[in-house]
Amino acid sequence: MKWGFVFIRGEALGFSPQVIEDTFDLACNFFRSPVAEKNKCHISPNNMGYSSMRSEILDQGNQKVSTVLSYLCEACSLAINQRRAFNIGEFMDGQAQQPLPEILKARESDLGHFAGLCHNLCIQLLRRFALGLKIRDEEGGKEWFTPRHDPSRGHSGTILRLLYYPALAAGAFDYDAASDIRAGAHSDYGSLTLLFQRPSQSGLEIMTQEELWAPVPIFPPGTESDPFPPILVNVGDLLSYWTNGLLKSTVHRVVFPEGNGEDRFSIAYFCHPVDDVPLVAIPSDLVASQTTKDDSVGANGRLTAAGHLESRLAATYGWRTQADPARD
Ligand SMILES: O=C(O)CCC(=O)C(=O)O
Ligand SMILES: [Fe+2]
Repeated sequence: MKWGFVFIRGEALGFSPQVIEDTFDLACNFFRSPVAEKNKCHISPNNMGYSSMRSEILDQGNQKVSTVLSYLCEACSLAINQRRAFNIGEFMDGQAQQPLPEILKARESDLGHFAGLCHNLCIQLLRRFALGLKIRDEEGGKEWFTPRHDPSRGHSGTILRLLYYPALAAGAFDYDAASDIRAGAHSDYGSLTLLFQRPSQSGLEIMTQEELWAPVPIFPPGTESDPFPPILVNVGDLLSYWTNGLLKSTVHRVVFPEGNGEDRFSIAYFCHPVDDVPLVAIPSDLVASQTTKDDSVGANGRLTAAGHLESRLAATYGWRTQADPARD
């Protein structure tokens, strides 16, 4: 797999245009609510809650692709992450396991339903990856990933994230295309990420093997008349570790599209394994024959999914977890 990103049409998987539309409307209403309301549920070390503008730093040299990022950090050390987010952890029996602001609380079961659709899609995708990787049947075959992502087996770092990137207010500050970006360069931490985007709100870019930024289309060729943009599936770091780098977790970022004064809303579902799952290379000859510089984590199995996530979150939020009442 060259890019670590694939598109998938959501309609056959239970994602109707109405479900997508409703979830984006809800996110929009939430982000438009007063700062004080949003900050009532400010992000906490468990990675759940509201993360305001600039409370996360995505490119603090915390990425596993260190050669790429040490170069990127040069350019991005002053980068501002112009985004706000609300992170919702796993649902149990349709209920979120965290305080929710009123607007979201009123639609808790809809959000739970949406998260359930996302989880099912991830499991279906992981089964296909397992088949493609030819995981040995006696080790679980196509179901190898399934129990490792089964919420009934324990807590995981899985997050449904509502995202909002405000448009640049003309003349509000000195905009510099090199340093002012919406979300800094990073790779995702978990197994898989699903990303839902709005038809006209572009800005996502991936880093190519030539270390150049390439825009990701919202409607790739052949999907232009679909009722909503296909879901973007993104391989995360864990799937990359698990496969000794055979599957790539690609560095990506979100920029302000040129001449586009629009807000951007997106919804991401970060699928993580159950906390105590050890990170080992998966039992597949394809993986075994893969040599990579990333195998220091994949090979030894001493790190668990939770340990890996904690180290990544500490680098992202470590010194900025307090709500600033004046900051949105
Ligand atoms: O908003 C987007 O399009 C991307 C968000 C993202 O990459 C992330 O939250 O990890
Ligand atoms: Fe991401």
